[in-house]
Amino acid sequence: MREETLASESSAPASRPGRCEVQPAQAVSRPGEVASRRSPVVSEGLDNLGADGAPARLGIMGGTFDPIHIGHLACAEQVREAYGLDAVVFIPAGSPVFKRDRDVTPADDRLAMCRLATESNPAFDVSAMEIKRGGDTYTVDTLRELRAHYPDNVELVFITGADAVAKIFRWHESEAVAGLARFVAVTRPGYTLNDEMRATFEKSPFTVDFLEVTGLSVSSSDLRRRVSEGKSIRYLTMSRVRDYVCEHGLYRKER
Ligand SMILES: Nc1ncnc2c1ncn2[C@@H]1O[C@H](COP(=O)(O)OP(=O)(O)OP(=O)(O)O)[C@@H](O)[C@H]1O
Ligand SMILES: O=C(O)c1ccc[n+]([C@@H]2O[C@H](COP(=O)([O-])O)[C@@H](O)[C@H]2O)c1
Repeated sequence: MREETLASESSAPASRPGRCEVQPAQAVSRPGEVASRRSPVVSEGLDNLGADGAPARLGIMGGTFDPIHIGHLACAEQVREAYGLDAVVFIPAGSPVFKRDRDVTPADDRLAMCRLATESNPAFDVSAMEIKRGGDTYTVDTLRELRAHYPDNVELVFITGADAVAKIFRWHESEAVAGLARFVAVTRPGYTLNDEMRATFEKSPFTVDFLEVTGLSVSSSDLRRRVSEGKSIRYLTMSRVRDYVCEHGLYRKER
């Protein structure tokens, strides 16, 4: 289910000797293969979803993933289970529009960490489509691309946390977004999903279900802060992501 490696990944920082064990992004293609192979739209593993005409459900986990952590992974898995999703695709935003007020780690690193974090789950995959598109990342463009690619028997289910869903009316072309997917908003410690919000969504063009998931009070900001303070992030993300952060010297300075 792995996608081809972005050309720019080859410029990722070289591994350094030391106590970190490097887990580089995997290069799937061999020299000469790339030119003859069509670039996937979503990912190699998921491009043919629904091609047999059978109903299928694709979960879409969008995020900045700077870095990906257990909160993202557990909520994607619990939505997959609750909604009988055939797969969940993690789509790291190339240039997240609501995070313009801070430096975001290069997309290739965030993509590589998503791949490392998801590789042990056969129902999880990662797409570089938002990174490849370039420019500001808008979900409306991603959902239009997905809708144009997949046949009608593939249902799109966009997964958001309680914090992200609260801002959905401010998303670019939000009315169009509403018509392109069903949304599942998951609970997140410190954020509210209540009846008032439910009523607001019911009066809107959005279809939003609420799902209670295991409360994990973990955030990418907290992981970044912990690394910058020299503290451990063990168990807050997959060990291969922790190794990548260490080996590539990410988050050492607080931003
Ligand atoms: N602990 C969590 N529980 C449930 N949902 C989460 C959790 N962490 C993130 N999410 C959801 O995952 C999606 C992507 O989140 P994002 O990559 O911005 O992570 P973050 O931890 O919120 O990052 P940051 O702390 O940098 O703002 C969003 O929809 C967000 O609401
Ligand atoms: O399309 C938009 O205008 C838009 C604005 C803010 C966030 N989003 C999407 O919402 C998802 C969660 O975003 P974030 O900033 O919490 O990582 C991610 O897929 C973003 O691309 C989308």
